[in-house]
Amino acid sequence: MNAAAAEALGRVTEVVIVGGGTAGWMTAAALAKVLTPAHTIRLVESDEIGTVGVGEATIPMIKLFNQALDLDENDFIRETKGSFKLGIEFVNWGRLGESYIHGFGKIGQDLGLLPFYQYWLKMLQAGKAGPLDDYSINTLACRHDRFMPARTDRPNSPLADIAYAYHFDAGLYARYLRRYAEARGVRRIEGKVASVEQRAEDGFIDAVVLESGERVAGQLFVDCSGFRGLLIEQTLKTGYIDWTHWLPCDRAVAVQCESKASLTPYTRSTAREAGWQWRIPLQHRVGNGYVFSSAHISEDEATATLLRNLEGQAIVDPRPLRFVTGKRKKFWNRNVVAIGLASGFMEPLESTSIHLIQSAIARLTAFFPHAGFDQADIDEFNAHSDVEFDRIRDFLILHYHATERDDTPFWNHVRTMDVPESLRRKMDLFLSNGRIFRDGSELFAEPSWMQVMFGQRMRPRGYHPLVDVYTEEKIAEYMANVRGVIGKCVQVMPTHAEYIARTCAAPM
Ligand SMILES: Cc1cc2nc3c(=O)[nH]c(=O)nc-3n(C[C@H](O)[C@H](O)[C@H](O)COP(=O)(O)OP(=O)(O)OC[C@H]3O[C@@H](n4cnc5c(N)ncnc54)[C@H](O)[C@@H]3O)c2cc1C
Repeated sequence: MNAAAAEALGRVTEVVIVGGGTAGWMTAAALAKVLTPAHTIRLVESDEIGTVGVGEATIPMIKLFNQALDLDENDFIRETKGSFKLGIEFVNWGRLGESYIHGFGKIGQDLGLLPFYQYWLKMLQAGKAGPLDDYSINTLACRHDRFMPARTDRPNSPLADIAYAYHFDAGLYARYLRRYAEARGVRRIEGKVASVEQRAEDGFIDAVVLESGERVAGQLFVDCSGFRGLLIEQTLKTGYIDWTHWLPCDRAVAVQCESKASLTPYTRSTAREAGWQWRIPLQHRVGNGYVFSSAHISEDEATATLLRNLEGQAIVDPRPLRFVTGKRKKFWNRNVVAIGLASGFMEPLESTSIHLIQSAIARLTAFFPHAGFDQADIDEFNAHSDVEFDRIRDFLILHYHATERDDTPFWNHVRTMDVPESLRRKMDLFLSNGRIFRDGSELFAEPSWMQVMFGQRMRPRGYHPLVDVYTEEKIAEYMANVRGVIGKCVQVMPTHAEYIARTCAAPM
């Protein structure tokens, strides 16, 4: 079918993406893959404005995105000078001097109808359990700097359970996707959007007009213009829900430095006086940043703290960033779908932003409109996006609120603040008998909540009563077996650096 025939059927054939950061190029690449030659996809971006330039740690779902594009993993890691990520280490969060790992994937091996961690809780309360780390292949591998992808040919081994994501250079990632998208027909238009034309009758967007005078018309507009939300906010005045009262960090300062420590297969998040510092190890450098609350520390102090805590020489000047944590009142408004920072922002504590881009793209594909734009489709899209944002928000708040830290005004504030009712319920449930229930399609599953709740020093009073179906001796034997097998598996894994050198080392 040609474009004219599709148009006659009331199809959307002209898509305009505004913005060429991670969100813009991920959207362009994915739409180029799923749409037909009858569709035209154009992407407008301005080199002069540039991109946010951060966003280098991901969660395992990114693999699905890359697979959907048929990207070769080794090529992708080489081209983005990336590394692998098995989880996140949280240092000084529950208490100064302590650390825990939120590893992706499973904890132990479930027994009967109950999750493994329920048996572990019982044994812990009896003083007979080993550290939680020893029962997760991801976490134990992090502790030993080891990495390999899952061995799907060994379905009964913990090696089959290895779950991982990536660290990559954000600029190289966008360039990589740009090459992919342009090779599949996406047209890039360089220039700054100076004005936006709307239909008089309903405010739908007809075209964006560049400073050069070029007019880029379309039927569906994807706003990937970053924090400014050029279409969704500046044009359509959609409105924003501010969550700063629950997540008070509103600034960051980011800097890259030389790699001097080991190439860890995990991101590190170190809690500081008024926020936290990230460390993202890539093959050629380390990404660092201090995410902080401007009500509790000045930008100069935060920058000084960051620079004092780098493992190597800084290779660029520190870059300040400002943000307001929250989400748009509507992610899809009229014929504009906001994706990426234009849709909302939650700090990168659990590396969720790129995932939110990916899931918004999947949702846009699922709800891809007819030219008439059915409101029911738009409402459903917005309802799913809302729930996704809200559940991630709760998980992030948990990290701050469930702490024993009382050493600075910032930590006293977050420890004692009110939290959303949905989170309070989850915390109360865990504190009673260690039960965790995943809310519908929420992103983080039970093992994630378990590791963070326990790592932040929450201790359940009891455990699931059906654990007692097994004798303590039987549970001890079972757990020792799981721990032993995981320990042996980690010993046969190569180090992260060895694995990269062998399969996907980037030319330096
Ligand atoms: C401090 C910090 C750390 C982060 N860390 C992580 C992380 O570890 N993991 C993660 O998943 N996410 C992280 N994120 C989020 C991640 O950076 C973003 O989700 C991602 O980079 C997508 O950004 P974007 O493409 O929406 O916006 P941007 O990168 O800001 O791109 C906006 C684009 O719009 C264009 N544009 C804007 N205005 C105009 C105009 N008038 N005309 C033409 N073009 C225009 C710009 O040129 C640019 O191309 C982090 C964010 C911050 C702030």
